[in-house]
Amino acid sequence: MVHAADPSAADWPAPVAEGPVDAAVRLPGSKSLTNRALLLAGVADGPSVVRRALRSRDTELMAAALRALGHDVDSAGDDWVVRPAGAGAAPARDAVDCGLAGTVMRFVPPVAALASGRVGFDGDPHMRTRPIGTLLDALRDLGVALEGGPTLPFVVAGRGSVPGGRVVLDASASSQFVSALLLAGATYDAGVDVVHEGPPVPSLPHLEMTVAMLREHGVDVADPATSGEPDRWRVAPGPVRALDRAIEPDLSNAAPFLALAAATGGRVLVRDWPRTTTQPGDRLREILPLMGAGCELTDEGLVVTGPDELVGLDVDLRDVGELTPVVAALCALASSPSVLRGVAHIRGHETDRITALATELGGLGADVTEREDGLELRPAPLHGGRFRTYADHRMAHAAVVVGAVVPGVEVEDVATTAKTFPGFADVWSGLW
Ligand SMILES: O=C(O)C1=C[C@@H](OP(=O)(O)O)[C@@H](O)[C@H](O)C1
Ligand SMILES: C=C(OP(=O)(O)O)C(=O)O
Repeated sequence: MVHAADPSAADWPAPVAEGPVDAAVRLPGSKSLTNRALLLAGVADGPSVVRRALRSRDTELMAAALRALGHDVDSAGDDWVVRPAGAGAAPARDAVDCGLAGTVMRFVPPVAALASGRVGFDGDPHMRTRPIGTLLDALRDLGVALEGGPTLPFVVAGRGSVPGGRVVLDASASSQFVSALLLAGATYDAGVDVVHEGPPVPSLPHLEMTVAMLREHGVDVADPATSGEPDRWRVAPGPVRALDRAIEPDLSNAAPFLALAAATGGRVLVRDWPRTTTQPGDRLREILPLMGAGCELTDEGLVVTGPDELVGLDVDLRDVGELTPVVAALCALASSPSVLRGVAHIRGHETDRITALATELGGLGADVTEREDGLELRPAPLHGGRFRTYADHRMAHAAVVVGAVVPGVEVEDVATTAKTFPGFADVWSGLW
């Protein structure tokens, strides 16, 4: 069973660090890598293995979605095995629960169109507000029959195959619109030729992740880096080779742990940090030093050491929007002003993260102003209080970072972190 977090659970007092924290942590696998790996395994030409898969609400929802499409997913151990049903298989059930997982709501419908039968999609109440209409229009343009929209719920009427071809869309609200089309593209009759027109696409590392993983499956992809054509991605039709792959630790979920070192002037090691990766969390190695922290990639992992004085920063986070909550928490603790810009799209994340951060950090005394595309923060004395999380795992991460140095922060529904990291609160409170 896949459960939403329990909204009636008691608030959680964030553990306070009396001094610099010295800790080491090994993190669960990446949500973004796991859900791409599972989806690609579902359209592959044979059984695939996903080693060290993340087991969390979002990935269990992806596994359940694949089962709903008729694929066999054995997720009993750490290494998950996916046996695809083959093109044109009839869906085993007619409903996919997207929960609050953008990767499920965006990545699964293009693949559901390959089934022979109707597949319904719905999710948590807030999921009915997250953007998807642009992707549904693009799928219609590619020859997919759809009912409903422009938000959840909707139905994909699978016909066993999809014509595919060229499509123009505005993906400024979410990179996942493009990733979704590319991940399914090789299975469409004519492949896909996806052109973005509009304000910049956010989260570009996630698109690089999509392209890299497709190539690992033997798929022929032309992207802006190889073709020199900005905002255009082409996927040739052809087989998606089955693969045995291992999942890297989730570097975005490393953010609160590394921020703990920065906030307390301590030292935190995140083990097994990959030397090369497409994960946006790797950019923490650039962002944290801008705030005065030391960052060293060692054979053991990434070591962050906190500065004597945490300073503010002026930074464009468009590529790494999911890091905004934790970066904002650090900015609220900094001794000089900060501007976080380029993240208008995170208003469409698990919650409107710009308003949520302004409200909740402000509630703890932070001097914070909302911008249309981000936040401005100025130094101010913080105090304890209740920090609402709005079913957003990364709001909980922001809360515990502030709570580590400001006594009396009560985190609402810390269990919401199970979206990408079950047991987060236990790991966090065991650090010091
Ligand atoms: O493709 C992915 O795995 C993701 C892409 C990003 O979405 P947006 O482009 O909507 O920000 C990111 O924020 C999300 O957490 C995961
Ligand atoms: C935006 C996020 O998730 P999703 O995959 O649901 O879009 C996130 O994890 O920060």
